[in-house]
Amino acid sequence: GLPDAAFWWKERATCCKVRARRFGSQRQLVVVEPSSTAGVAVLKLKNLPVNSFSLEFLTELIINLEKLENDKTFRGIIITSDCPKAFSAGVDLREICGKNPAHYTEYWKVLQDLWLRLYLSNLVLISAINGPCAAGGCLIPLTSDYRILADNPKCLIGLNETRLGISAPFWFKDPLVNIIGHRASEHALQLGLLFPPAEALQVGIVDKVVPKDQVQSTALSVMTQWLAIPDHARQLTKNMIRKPTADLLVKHRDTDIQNFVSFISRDSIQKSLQMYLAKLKQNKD
Ligand SMILES: CCCCC/C=C\C/C=C\C=C\CC(=O)SCCNC(=O)CCNC(=O)[C@H](O)C(C)(C)COP(=O)(O)OP(=O)(O)OC[C@H]1O[C@@H](n2cnc3c(N)ncnc32)[C@H](O)[C@@H]1OP(=O)(O)O
Repeated sequence: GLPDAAFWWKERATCCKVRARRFGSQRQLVVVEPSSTAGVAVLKLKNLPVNSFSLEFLTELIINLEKLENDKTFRGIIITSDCPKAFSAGVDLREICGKNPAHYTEYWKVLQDLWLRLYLSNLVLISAINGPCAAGGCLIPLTSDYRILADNPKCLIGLNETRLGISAPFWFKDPLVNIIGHRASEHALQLGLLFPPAEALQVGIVDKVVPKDQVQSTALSVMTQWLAIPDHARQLTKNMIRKPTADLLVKHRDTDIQNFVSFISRDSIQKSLQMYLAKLKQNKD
């Protein structure tokens, strides 16, 4: 069982609902549709233009995941993007630039919530990565059970934080190490590598590369294989494998938030994030 995580989820779910009421936006940033396969939902990320993680988007995402987790008709979720430009550009840099410590604290807590919700999900999660996926954007694939990437040179994937002058938190690093191994992670993380599809497959950060128009159908057929296993046996096994990694965050959440807030509040870090954002705005296609 997961008593610690279950406690956090209950408490944080209430916070999410309060926050959702605060945003009161009419835009639907997350679309959930039943798939053609019974018991499988398709969750589409739709925070245009690049699915960057704004606080509002994270909140909506967590609420939708929680609903699916609690709905006994669903056994698996395929997560994909409904934004033509990206699967996800990761943390919305406007949330961690030029704000105050209280905002950074709230933001980081919610990002942790998303990670815990995904990493400890009882459902089968498959990422159908149909666009570029950078840094925090990899949080979704790295916490999924299976990753399928579109075979397109624009579909780069990786934890490129160091290129922004920041470091990936340990709870991004740990799943990467679990997936691709220690040496490959050491290399990828320090250099902030963004892998094109063939290299992503070779290093193991994704499990399959297929033409873009086959990402969705492949995800469904992989899901069918996973759903052939009895849920209770798969869930127990998933939990056994993931709990030690998850516990590190559950036990050290507050310290992690404090470290993040003091790190991100530094003038030098703020300057390099602002420069990166300005460069993004210049490098228009
Ligand atoms: C000691 C303790 C340490 C603890 C940890 C400490 C620190 C960790 C702190 C933070 C961790 C953060 C992790 C992150 O996720 S940082 C974000 C990294 N993301 C990226 O590098 C991706 C950036 N984006 C891109 O590369 C491209 O946008 C992309 C390839 C996704 C799409 O390219 P395209 O050319 O099609 O589109 P663009 O014109 O570039 O983008 C459209 C529009 O969107 C804006 N934008 C893009 N990404 C972001 C973003 N992450 N945040 C905010 N805004 C973004 C872009 O500027 C354009 O805006 P506009 O000009 O149209 O207004």
